[in-house]
Amino acid sequence: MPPTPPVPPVPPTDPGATLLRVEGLAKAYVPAKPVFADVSFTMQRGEFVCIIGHSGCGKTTILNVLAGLDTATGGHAFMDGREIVGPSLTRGVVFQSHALMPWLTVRKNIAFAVESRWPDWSRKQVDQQVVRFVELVGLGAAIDKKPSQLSGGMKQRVGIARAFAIQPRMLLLDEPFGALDALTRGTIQDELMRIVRQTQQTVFMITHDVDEAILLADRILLMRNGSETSSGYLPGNIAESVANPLPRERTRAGLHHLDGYYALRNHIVDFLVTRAKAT
Ligand SMILES: Nc1ncnc2c1ncn2[C@@H]1O[C@H](COP(=O)(O)OP(=O)(O)OP(=O)(O)O)[C@@H](O)[C@H]1O
Repeated sequence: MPPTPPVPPVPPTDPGATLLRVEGLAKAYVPAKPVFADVSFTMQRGEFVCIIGHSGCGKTTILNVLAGLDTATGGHAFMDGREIVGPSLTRGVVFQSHALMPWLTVRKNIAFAVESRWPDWSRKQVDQQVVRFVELVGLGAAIDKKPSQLSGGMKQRVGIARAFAIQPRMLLLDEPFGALDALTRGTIQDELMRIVRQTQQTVFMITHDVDEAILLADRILLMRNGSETSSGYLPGNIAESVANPLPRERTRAGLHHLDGYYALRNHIVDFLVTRAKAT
């Protein structure tokens, strides 16, 4: 793959300041019992947070509320102190399926998003931005191809390039690598990590893959499903927020050699096996 050009950080950067505040979020599909309740957490600017939990606990619902694509039945989510009430180009979303427009080339798919974000930009400015991010994900040679001419991994890279190209204040990733084979997945994880570090991007990501969370996240939210208990029904919730103690400059290949890796991995797996879900 050709060397990738550096990318400027997401402006304005104030690492450490609170970017996202989620307070008492709840979701119920009446008459069913609430999926989750009292979900509260914050995210700092530049932080990479993964949420992990079994199917059905409500991860996608939370992400959709943060994206402004769904509404909660209780609680609030604020970004930069303003309540999230609908979609915004300050939040970029990547889903498991790439959601590209099949009749447009890679260049035009991404240009469409860039033009929406900066309507005053000249065609040249838009194209420069598109090229920069397409090259960043290693797809320079495929820029004028249509999605049908690309592999699944390449399409997912286009989705990632498009999300980064609008330089959102926050990136929301819903299992972006879920449909990829292990090899492609590993390569794109490494790429994502490199781009996130370069751009100081704030990321909220759903994954089912414990090693992926340990590789990418600064913090991992462990979410448990709603369940019947001896004292009645308990809606789903975030059971724990686990800080990743491993050095930030880590690689997939070296992960399992790092002190603390197995302890962290065992803690998360133990949560998923014994505490995340009523059996
Ligand atoms: N429109 C709907 N009507 C009723 N129930 C719904 C609706 N949408 C989602 N649900 C329920 O809400 C719960 C949470 O769904 P959600 O997709 O957020 O879970 P998830 O943790 O992301 O699951 P997965 O890991 O399988 O994607 C599920 O039990 C689902 O059946």
